[in-house]
Amino acid sequence: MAGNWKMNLNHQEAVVTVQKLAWTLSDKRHDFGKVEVVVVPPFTDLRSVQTLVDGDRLSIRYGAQDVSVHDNGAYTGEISAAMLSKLGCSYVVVGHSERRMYHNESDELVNAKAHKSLHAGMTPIVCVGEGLDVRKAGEHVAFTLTQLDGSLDGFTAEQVAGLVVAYEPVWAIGTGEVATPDDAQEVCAAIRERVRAVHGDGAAGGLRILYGGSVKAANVGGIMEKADVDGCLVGGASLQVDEFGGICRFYDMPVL
Ligand SMILES: O=C(CO)COP(=O)(O)O
Repeated sequence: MAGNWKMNLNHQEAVVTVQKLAWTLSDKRHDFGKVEVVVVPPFTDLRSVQTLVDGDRLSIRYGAQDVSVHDNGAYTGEISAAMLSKLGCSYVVVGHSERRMYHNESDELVNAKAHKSLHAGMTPIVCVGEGLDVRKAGEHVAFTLTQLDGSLDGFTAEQVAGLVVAYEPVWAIGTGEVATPDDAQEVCAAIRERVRAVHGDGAAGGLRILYGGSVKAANVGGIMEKADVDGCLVGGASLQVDEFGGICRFYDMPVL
């Protein structure tokens, strides 16, 4: 379960939020061995989160929201994979729809970022998903698989087995409009089948597929019931510790 904070919470708020989250998940009922909990704060929070997680030995992992395709040099404003890995990041979100939309990120660029992340020892969370027009035209599976193919280009089967793909239909992000569990399953299953066709059973079985888009504690139970949904990438609800704590305990939530 990964919480993408987007451009919210400064480093002081980050520390309070992660402390509260750790406390919320600290009772015996929660098994970090079964549910991996990840926060994805803004870059400016990462050092503080690292210090807290290391100092208190929290079982919470963290990642970054983006990474540069360049290793170093005259790229003002960019952050390299090596810098993120030095900060203890386990994950890097690449190709989020907000970056594809507002920064014109192509599958080729997303693919390069995914390779940089993996090369630096972090797991990319590769985001794919269609907009409303594509969904209305019934092209959502084909569209998403094209993004997937481009974004995963050049990875070996062994590498793909260790990756995370997040299916986030753009029309369901921040809108309160949740894809139904069946909508999520349809595309997540198609993603796994495409990986199986290209890389075989090992890669398809190892790949973790997240659903993202207006996930809340109240609807997570039904989404997580689906065979090809392994977890969620949560935006707005991850800023509220009670909500995100509930999402991380999806096994206790009603299946709607
Ligand atoms: O974009 C998302 C996570 O990356 C989803 O955002 P919301 O959960 O706010 O819809």
